[in-house]
Amino acid sequence: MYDRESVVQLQVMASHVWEFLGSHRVFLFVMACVLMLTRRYLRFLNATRFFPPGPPRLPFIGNALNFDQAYPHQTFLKYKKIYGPVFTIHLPNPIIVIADFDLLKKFNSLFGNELAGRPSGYIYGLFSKHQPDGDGIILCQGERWSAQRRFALRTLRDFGMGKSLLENKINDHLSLLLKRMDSYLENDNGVCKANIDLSLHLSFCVGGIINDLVMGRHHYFGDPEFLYFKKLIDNTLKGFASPSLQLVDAVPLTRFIVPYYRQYIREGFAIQNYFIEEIKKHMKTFDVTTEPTNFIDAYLKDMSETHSHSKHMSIQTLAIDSGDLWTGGMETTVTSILWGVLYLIHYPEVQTKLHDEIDNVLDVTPAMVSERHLLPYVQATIDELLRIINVLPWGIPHQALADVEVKGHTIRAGTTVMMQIGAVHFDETIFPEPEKFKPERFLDEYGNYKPHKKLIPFGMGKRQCLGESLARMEVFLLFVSLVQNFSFHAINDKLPTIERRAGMTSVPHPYICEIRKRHKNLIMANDSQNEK
Ligand code: HEM
Repeated sequence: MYDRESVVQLQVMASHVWEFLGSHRVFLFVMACVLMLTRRYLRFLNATRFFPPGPPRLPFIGNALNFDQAYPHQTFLKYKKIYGPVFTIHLPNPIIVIADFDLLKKFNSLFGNELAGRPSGYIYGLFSKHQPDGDGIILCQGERWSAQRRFALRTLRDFGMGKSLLENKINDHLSLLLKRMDSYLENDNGVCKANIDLSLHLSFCVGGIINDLVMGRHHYFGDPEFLYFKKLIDNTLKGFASPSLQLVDAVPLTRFIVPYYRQYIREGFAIQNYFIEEIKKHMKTFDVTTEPTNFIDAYLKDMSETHSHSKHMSIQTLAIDSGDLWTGGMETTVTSILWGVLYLIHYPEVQTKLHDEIDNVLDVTPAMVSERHLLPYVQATIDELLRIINVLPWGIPHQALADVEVKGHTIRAGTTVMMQIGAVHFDETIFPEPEKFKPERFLDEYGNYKPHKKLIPFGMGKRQCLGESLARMEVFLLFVSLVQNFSFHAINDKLPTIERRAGMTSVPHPYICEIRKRHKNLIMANDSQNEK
């Protein structure tokens, strides 16, 4: 038992401590933060002790300010010269960069599985409920990822990826695009022409193809639902790569002070809900006994039939898979064609050669994928385009799933690894004068198409682009058809800028160009298509 005096003394002491804490609250909070950050920083220094060398970095922001955001390949190549082909950068988390074709090839064959992970940071984890291996296809790893990837590849192949079935689908949407463009043209002194911003037209065409494949849906041109959804995806992609959200990814506490964070989660969840609502509609109407014609129905059918791998398949995962196919397939392809037209405006001699080849070989018949070998200059131009535009300048980061030895350094399991495609495409020992647009580099002395094994726009190894065959078909059919039907010019000889914009995807600045019709009638594979 305590006597009364000691109790009073204790109460007085407690009230002093309470008072002290009250008046020094801010000080204590700051001290706690400093201690926490110091501990984090020391742990971080310890973890990165054995990393390959790299440029000096600033606390919290790492090397973010060192990079040319619109032309990151130039910064990567500069570091490669100083630190060798494998180096470490901090954005602000540490990333080991592999910036050499031979090493990429070697590591992909030796450690394909070990380097096939994806970093699951705080920012993306929000949408996958922070599952340790992520969810969906793009930002997922391990068994869940292989189940999704295998299923998606099989389904797209069943729908005819790389075959004529899909070619017909692409041609349906392409015909709508050509007719729509044609409807804008007016006769001006015998020339049928108009000034057009192609970006929305191409988005509806490519978005139409992917919507068709993923949801079996069609949106008419200008449909506000499509525009709203596209805006959500564009914003989320832009936000994902922004320095402020990268900071939140590295130090999640900063989410309380980053103003854009709230908008990011709101829009990210709106995308997920969009797909979940769509899936619910499919659940009401799909029939297990019929052949599915879109990805969502195929997935639901598989879920209802095979319970064996059902632990990796769920409605939530299907919603993320659908979003991944949409984001993976939309912006990359639209951007490639937009750049293609822009380069033709800047290089009219290339445009003339394309017109000559297409007119000589195809005349007024539409292009077919199976006949692309007849068009060597077209193939060379598309390869050069995919090389120079470097559509994913930062790539999609990988994560080491086990310790791997790289040039005397150990990449520890859990480390982020970047397979730098731009450092290969702009390596002057592989592609001389890499900043110049020269389709001829993909032709031999007789004018035959000469593919280059070091051209890797779709990446390599286990994570190589899942939609490569679809993308190659789309780019070929759209590009040839646009060039066959139209010619593209600067308006009043004022060239639109060819400078790049910073971002996760290398997108051109918006531009309008003059489009002239080349033949009296449109040349298209499927002229029965009409906009609903
Ligand atoms: C010109 C068009 C395209 C280019 C240049 C391109 C390029 C790439 C690249 C570089 C990667 C990352 C590879 C890696 O992580 O190492 C990738 C991944 C991916 N792409 Fe594409 N892509 C294009 C079109 C498409 C299309 C049309 C689809 C839709 C089906 C698609 C779906 C995906 C998916 C789902 C992934 C993630 C694969 C995985 O993580 O396993 N892409 N793409």
